[in-house]
Amino acid sequence: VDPENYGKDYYSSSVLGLVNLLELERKFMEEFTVHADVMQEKVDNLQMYIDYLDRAQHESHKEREKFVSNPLNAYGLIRRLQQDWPKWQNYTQKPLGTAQLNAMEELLSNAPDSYDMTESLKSMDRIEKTYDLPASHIARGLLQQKQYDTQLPVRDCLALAQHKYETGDYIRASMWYREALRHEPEPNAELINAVLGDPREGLDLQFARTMVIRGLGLSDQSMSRETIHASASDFLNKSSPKDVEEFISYYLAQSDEEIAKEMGTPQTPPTAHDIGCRGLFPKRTNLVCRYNSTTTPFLKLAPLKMEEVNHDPYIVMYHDVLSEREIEEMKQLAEPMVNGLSGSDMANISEPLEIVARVAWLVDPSPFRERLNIRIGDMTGFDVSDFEALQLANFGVGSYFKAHYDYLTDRLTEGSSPLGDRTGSLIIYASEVPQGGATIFPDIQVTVQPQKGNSVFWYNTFDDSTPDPRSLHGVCPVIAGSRWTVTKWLHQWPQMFLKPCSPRRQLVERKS
Ligand SMILES: O=C(O)CCC(=O)C(=O)O
Ligand SMILES: [Fe+2]
Repeated sequence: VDPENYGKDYYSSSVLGLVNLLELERKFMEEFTVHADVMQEKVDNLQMYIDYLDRAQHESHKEREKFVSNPLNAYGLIRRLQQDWPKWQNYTQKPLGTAQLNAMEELLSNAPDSYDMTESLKSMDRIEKTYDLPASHIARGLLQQKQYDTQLPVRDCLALAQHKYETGDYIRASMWYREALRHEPEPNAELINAVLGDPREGLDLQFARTMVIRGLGLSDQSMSRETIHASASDFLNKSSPKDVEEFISYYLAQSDEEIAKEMGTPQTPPTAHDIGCRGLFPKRTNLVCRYNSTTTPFLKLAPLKMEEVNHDPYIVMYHDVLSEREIEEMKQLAEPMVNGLSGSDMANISEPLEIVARVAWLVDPSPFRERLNIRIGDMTGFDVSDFEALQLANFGVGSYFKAHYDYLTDRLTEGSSPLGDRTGSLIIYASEVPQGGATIFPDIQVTVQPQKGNSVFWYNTFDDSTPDPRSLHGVCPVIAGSRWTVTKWLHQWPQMFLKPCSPRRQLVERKS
């Protein structure tokens, strides 16, 4: 993202934004419908007048001569053309539905811009690749094991195909061109195409081209993009239309697996991140659940349900720490939300930051915030009285958070973080995320799936307060759901006496 865009409102980064966009489309369609009604009324009026006049056809010259020989007809003809028709002509020309036209223009000035469009394409791409979903499944509404009753229309498939083609992902581009080709023409295609263009125009050739490029690129990885494209053009130009047609039907009929077997697959195996997001990390067996009644005296009365997630580094999950009512209360306090940037606190700030969510800081004191801070103290044993603000985040579908560290040590200078490093991090999940959206620790093979009202807490530093790189973590792309979280960073200095620095523990447990 161009840093100058960091302050702009985007729809794609949060479900909240998408809800606003749905409202925008609803309003637009309302104006569009009124406009269509107004035009319809006019057409009806014109038709009514035509029917009322009921002009005879006068097929032959002779009939016409006879007609105007009647003085009443002659008079009427002249009068109509001099007095009435100019008025009808005027009526026909009168601008119509301008109020709606203006309203539509105004609404469209708030439509998603090309950045939002690209982000949305990238989000789809992220879901597709991270979870290894075939285009044919996505196009039919099958995401992982879940069948939605939504399908992607031909133009949606086509835009995905073009995006992948432009970004050089010819394998996935060919899958999406194929999906577009498999669609039946839209009902009333001719009318719609007159406005939107024909999605099938040149589509089969583009599919053939992509397949050729895919074949060439996979078989000879040393060829440059330009050479591959030139060879593909050459190949297609030399082939007869009939051969190209056969080439297309051959690959249209084959399955993804058959094509992959014939052409080979790319050399990019899934990353640890992808594997974790797919839920394929080895299952843990040596972990327990218990009630925590010791972190603070309060917990003696109201113990917290605690579930170990990992021993070293220590990661723990607390159950039922935020109620439904509190979640609603919290959302009320969350206005206005601003763009949440990826890795805004990372040591490595050389890459441009991505907009990944909408966030709000609860900076004003409220009974809710006080209650939650006390609970956070109970869960973590940390003193949070020096830093009471809470951060709320809402992720959009396809949104993610690149793997990063929460500790600041590399950049920590006097003043940049007066409370010291972020020793621990606590995420409270304020929504279910039906698919995707796990918090993931790729290096230690831990995946935590959000559960509404639960929280996860971990340390970012060793006991001696130096950074623990095993705390690397991120958020898997949300496939479906509105992912709400509360984030609390637990800083070092206020804990000076609660969690004194101690020598670092040995790291032997980890490998076992
Ligand atoms: O939302 C999450 O699960 C993690 C967010 C996170 O890592 C962060 O905000 O630093
Ligand atoms: Fe983080």
